[in-house]
Amino acid sequence: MAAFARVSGSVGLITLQNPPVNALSAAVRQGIVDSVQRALREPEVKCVVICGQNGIFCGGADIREFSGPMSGPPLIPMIHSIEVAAKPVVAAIEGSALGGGLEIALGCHYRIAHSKTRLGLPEVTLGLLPAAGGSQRLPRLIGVPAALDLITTGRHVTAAEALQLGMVDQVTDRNVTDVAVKFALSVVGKPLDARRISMHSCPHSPDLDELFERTMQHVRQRARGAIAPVACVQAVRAAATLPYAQGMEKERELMATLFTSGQARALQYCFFAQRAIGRWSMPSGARWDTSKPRPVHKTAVIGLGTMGRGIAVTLAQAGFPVIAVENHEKQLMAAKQAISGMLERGAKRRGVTPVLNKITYSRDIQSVANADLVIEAVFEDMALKEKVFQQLSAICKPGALLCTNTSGLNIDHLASQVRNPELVVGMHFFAPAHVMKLLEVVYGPRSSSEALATAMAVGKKIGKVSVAVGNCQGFVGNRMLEHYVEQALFLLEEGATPELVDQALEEFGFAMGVFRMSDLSGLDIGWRVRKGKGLAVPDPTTGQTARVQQGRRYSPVADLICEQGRFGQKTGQGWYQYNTPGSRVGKPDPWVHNFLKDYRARHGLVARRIDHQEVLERCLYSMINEGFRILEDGIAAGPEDIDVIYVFGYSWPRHRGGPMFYAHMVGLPKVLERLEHYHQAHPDVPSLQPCNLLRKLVANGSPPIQKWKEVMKKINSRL
Ligand SMILES: CC(C)(COP(=O)(O)OP(=O)(O)OC[C@H]1O[C@@H](n2cnc3c(N)ncnc32)[C@H](O)[C@@H]1OP(=O)(O)O)[C@@H](O)C(=O)NCCC(=O)NCCSC(=O)C[C@@H](O)CCCCCCCCCCCCC(=O)O
Repeated sequence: MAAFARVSGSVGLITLQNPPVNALSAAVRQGIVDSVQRALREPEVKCVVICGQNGIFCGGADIREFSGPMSGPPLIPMIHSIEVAAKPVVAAIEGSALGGGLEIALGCHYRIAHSKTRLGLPEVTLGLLPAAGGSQRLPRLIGVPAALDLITTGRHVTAAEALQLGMVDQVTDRNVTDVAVKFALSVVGKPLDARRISMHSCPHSPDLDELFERTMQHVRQRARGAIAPVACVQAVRAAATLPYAQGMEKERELMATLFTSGQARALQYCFFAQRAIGRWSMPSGARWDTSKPRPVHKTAVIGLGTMGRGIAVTLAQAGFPVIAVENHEKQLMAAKQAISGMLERGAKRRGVTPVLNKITYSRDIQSVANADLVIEAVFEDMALKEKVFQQLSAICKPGALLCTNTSGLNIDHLASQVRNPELVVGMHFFAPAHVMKLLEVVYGPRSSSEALATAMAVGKKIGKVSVAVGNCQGFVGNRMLEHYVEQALFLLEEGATPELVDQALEEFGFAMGVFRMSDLSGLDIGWRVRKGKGLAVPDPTTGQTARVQQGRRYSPVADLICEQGRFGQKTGQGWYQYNTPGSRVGKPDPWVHNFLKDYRARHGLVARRIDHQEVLERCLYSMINEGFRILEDGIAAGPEDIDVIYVFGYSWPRHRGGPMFYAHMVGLPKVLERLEHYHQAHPDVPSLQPCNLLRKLVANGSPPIQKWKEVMKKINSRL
């Protein structure tokens, strides 16, 4: 899977061939080893060019091989044999040169890149480090500060930046292999030692100790418990302080720890899960590869509150013309100003021209008549949304896709308001909509596969990680979140403090614990939803909100906090206290502690000691249990869909793979046993009762997560 040919008389051309990204599988590595040997053996060959077929140099090591026993020639000696070759070797790079792909290029004596190429060492994002010499060669080539940045973040650089950093020798707009062949011929006979990166020492950087200390501190803060970024700093430090051979030994040692870690498995699972969600299917059997999206040229957004503004910005930035509708003049003017500001700031950050002219503003809903896709983003109120959908049904051109941005309202009910219910889907954006990557695309029982395909295609075009999910209250993300929050509130009743719960969750890896997060998003939002469900309503006889509602335990603690006007950061008080309204730094609040004490006393609750393990098990396992129910109900097609939603929408730590992957790592029997234990202790909490699918998976021998779908199918076909 690497072809050898002699071109231009004396150039040995080695082409990597492993579609789609020329990953370095055992067969490709064997092909390279054989081709390099042949090129060095044949006297007619005076120089060598390495390139990739189909417009891509190489996407790196074959990640799928990491989950099994490794076979075939190892990368390190293979790259070494290229570097020590007595004939000049030139890498002709186009498309991408990532991970092991870039490491091969670093072993070559020269690198020529096409101007559209992207280069990088993204191993850290897979829980690894560049362990085929990349952590040792890159700092020697471009210096420690730049190498630390690239290796610890895994970010890709453009060819222009690579040239500026000294990663490549030349950038071209022409056919890169032709340019490399000519170049290789021009360097035949020139001395090669200076081109062998492993023979260099790192360029001098002042204050190296301080740089490593600062970077390590920064990386630890950002990593939220991930180990690979820390190992990457240690590997680069070895490059800066040790001779190459010892640095390589350190690289190997660090990789040995990372390679078999649960974090690497989780991150590699996330890599494939993110791609798997694009291959959606519906219960009807309709699929991504058999459903054609409709063309979308013109879009519209109705309602320019916070969400509508973010959605309009996202659409415009992706190149869609947008008609932005808001019926109040003052709101419209405010929205126009805010949107222009967002577009200008975004353009400045990306170094492009702001696309202000992509958006036209109107107070008249009739102006959306020609749009191919309309996203309604009015206030989360069913009556209001119904009215908008009835209007849209009368105004929009035939075939226009009607989408609602809702975090949980019934899509099917909205579909029943229009002439063509098959054209209605939900598009659940996450705030801020122009920043957050996740999009839940919600199909109802009447949504057509064409409508879903169109919404998914638009989601992709606007750069969102789009997950197709079925219609139910809260869809996937919020349906699971409800159980997580519920447990956190119960824990407060039983003796925990907000900071104890948050600390356990933050040590687990969440960016913010549940209470800190609620303070940020505003406690009044959930309060309004609970009131809408008839929950947060005091009993007229006692004046108190009952602790058992609709036959199950209910905690009114959050409602009582809201009744005090404590809505979180925006009011300066919530679960924490803030110096001023709007401030982001919350401190533990003695008022909350006293309030909880009084509350417990009033309800005859005796506070007990609660440890981090209980916080994690109750908050996470109840949520995971709901995830299994979601799979059972066919709302999500597979565990990957749930995990991607949690990683991209709810700050679930990526190095833990997502809630369902976490359950798989913990072990399904253990999750089942702990849920049974907690349900026994809290029989009035249905979310702690293990669901059937979990029980059945355990009864089927707890298969690995990749096999859950098979078991789910088997179970369903037996029903
Ligand atoms: C390349 C991309 C940018 C292309 O993006 P695009 O959008 O065009 O396409 P997709 O992303 O949709 O991908 C298409 C398709 O291809 C699959 N795929 C992509 N990359 C890979 C890959 N590297 N391997 C396998 N498969 C890949 C992808 O899954 C899609 O297929 P699907 O069916 O899922 O739809 C983009 O794809 C991309 O960014 N790719 C990943 C790039 C990357 O992260 N590369 C780094 C890989 S890791 C690496 O290279 C490690 C090296 O440093 C080598 C280290 C040496 C390891 C040696 C092992 C030592 C073991 C140590 C044990 C010690 C024990 C002891 O000593 O005791």
